[in-house]
Amino acid sequence: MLPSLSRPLQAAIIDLDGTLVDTLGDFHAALDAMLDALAQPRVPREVVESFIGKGSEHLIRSVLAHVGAPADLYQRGWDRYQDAYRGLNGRHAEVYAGVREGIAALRARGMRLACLTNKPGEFASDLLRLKGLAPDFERVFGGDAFARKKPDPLPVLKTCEALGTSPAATLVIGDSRNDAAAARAAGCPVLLVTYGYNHGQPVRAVDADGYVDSLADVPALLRD
Ligand SMILES: O=C(O)COP(=O)(O)O
Ligand SMILES: [Mg+2]
Repeated sequence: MLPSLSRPLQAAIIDLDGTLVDTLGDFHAALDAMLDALAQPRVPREVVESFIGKGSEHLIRSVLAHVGAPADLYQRGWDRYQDAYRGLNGRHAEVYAGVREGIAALRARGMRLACLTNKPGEFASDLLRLKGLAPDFERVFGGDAFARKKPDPLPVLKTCEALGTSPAATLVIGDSRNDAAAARAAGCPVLLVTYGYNHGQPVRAVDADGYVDSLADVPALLRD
């Protein structure tokens, strides 16, 4: 057990992209459709991966800047991207190994679960439903649910409020420095998975209370 996780935890706030579901294929396919529609060159998977985690606006702006597209293409790009994503959500995405076991074990401990993502809420709820994960989460909040997104602590604090748990008793589990920074600033303990997207940087270099290779490894780190 890690010292920072020694308190009894009542809830967990879990990130979606890169933590529960590997959605890189969905992002890449929707961006390909957008770039084709804008007559811009496509970008490689690793470039897309490095931009995931800060919401759709950031992703689209970063990709358009990467290919050197004029800034006034943004609105058309946004519309095309949203249409494409809505049509393919979940098709090129897979639940990571260990996720279903980890979630079942946390629920068996009586922990309440919320999903908090920077992805638009509509896409997040649809994806969880398509992958059979929706019934596990009491609340689902997307990047458009609150005035600010992670790494700001606001969405984490609001999610704690919705669950009715204090930040100190609410574990955040994510895959990137955005999750860790938001959790730290909110006063929540935080674990990071080692398999997700962290802007092309090693996740173990991010300040967190621990790192897990699988969500199935989380319960062993918590106090009985
Ligand atoms: O950037 C996104 O849209 C998804 O980010 P997430 O890791 O918060 O789910
Ligand atoms: Mg993530």
